[in-house]
Amino acid sequence: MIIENLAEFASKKFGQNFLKSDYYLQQIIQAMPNDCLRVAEIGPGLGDLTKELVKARNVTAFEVDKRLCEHLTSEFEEPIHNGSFELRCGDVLERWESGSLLDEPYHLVANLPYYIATNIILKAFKDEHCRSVLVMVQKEVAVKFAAEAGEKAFSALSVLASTVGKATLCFEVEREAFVPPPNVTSAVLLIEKNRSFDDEKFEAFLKIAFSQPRKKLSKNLMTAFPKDLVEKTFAELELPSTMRPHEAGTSIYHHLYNELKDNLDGKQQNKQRKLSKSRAKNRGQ
Ligand SMILES: C[S@@+](CC[C@H](N)C(=O)[O-])C[C@H]1O[C@@H](n2cnc3c(N)ncnc32)[C@H](O)[C@@H]1O
Repeated sequence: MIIENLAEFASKKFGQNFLKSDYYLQQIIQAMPNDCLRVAEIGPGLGDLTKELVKARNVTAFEVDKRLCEHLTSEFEEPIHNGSFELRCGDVLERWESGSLLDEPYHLVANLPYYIATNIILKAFKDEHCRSVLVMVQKEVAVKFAAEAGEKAFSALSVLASTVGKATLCFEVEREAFVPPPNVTSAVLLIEKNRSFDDEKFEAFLKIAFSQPRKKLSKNLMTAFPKDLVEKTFAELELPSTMRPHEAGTSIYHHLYNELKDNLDGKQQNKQRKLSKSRAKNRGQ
């Protein structure tokens, strides 16, 4: 396929910003975990990163854009023929609906489409076959995943990342390294997993805990859980009531969740009870 104008060819809908820098392609290859597991690449695009990956590993790539699938099928004819490269066309998120992305252990390596980058990383945390995630994302997203407790950027994503392993922001990549350039600075993020974790209730709990990041953690939790239970749990865990969400470490979030989770709807029940009481009062009962 001959592309006369890459910037015009790129589809915004599919988050296409092609990495056109040999230097950063090599930096990504060097940051990869040092073993011979298969690599799953999401969004191979024109195949620049894929070319480097197939030199070292067996690769399965997932691409949604039919134009690019055609291009990759002819570009990678030989590795497809000798079995070192497999291309699966379609939406990668749909592939994940039926379980693991691959039926063998793998490392995820990708220059991700930014509109679904966080979603993809969270899917990889849940996937038991995924051993690590090495991805190009918006710098802001990488910072959130890699932040440590106490840092201002420590967020629900940091808690989830440190629950499954260790997240490292490897390096930043300037906009000019891509065609077309994205609106934001990018960064390569590595998450080395030591376990998988799949608990949607915990994710919902973290959303509540970080709902107002600059407010007190206890106040955020009181929007969904009974006040007395939050106060009692803070006292038992010897946590200061003034603690802000970014100041509590990952293990504190797991402790708080274990104490509070069965009351996730307790606050709603309280509201319901108060409402019934005031209605009864109004009726003069
Ligand atoms: C940021 S580009 C990266 C392209 C190439 N890997 C590179 O580094 O130049 C993102 C790629 O993800 C693909 N993509 C977007 N949404 C996708 C989805 N839901 N499933 C699979 N691939 C997707 C795009 O078509 C595009 O090829």
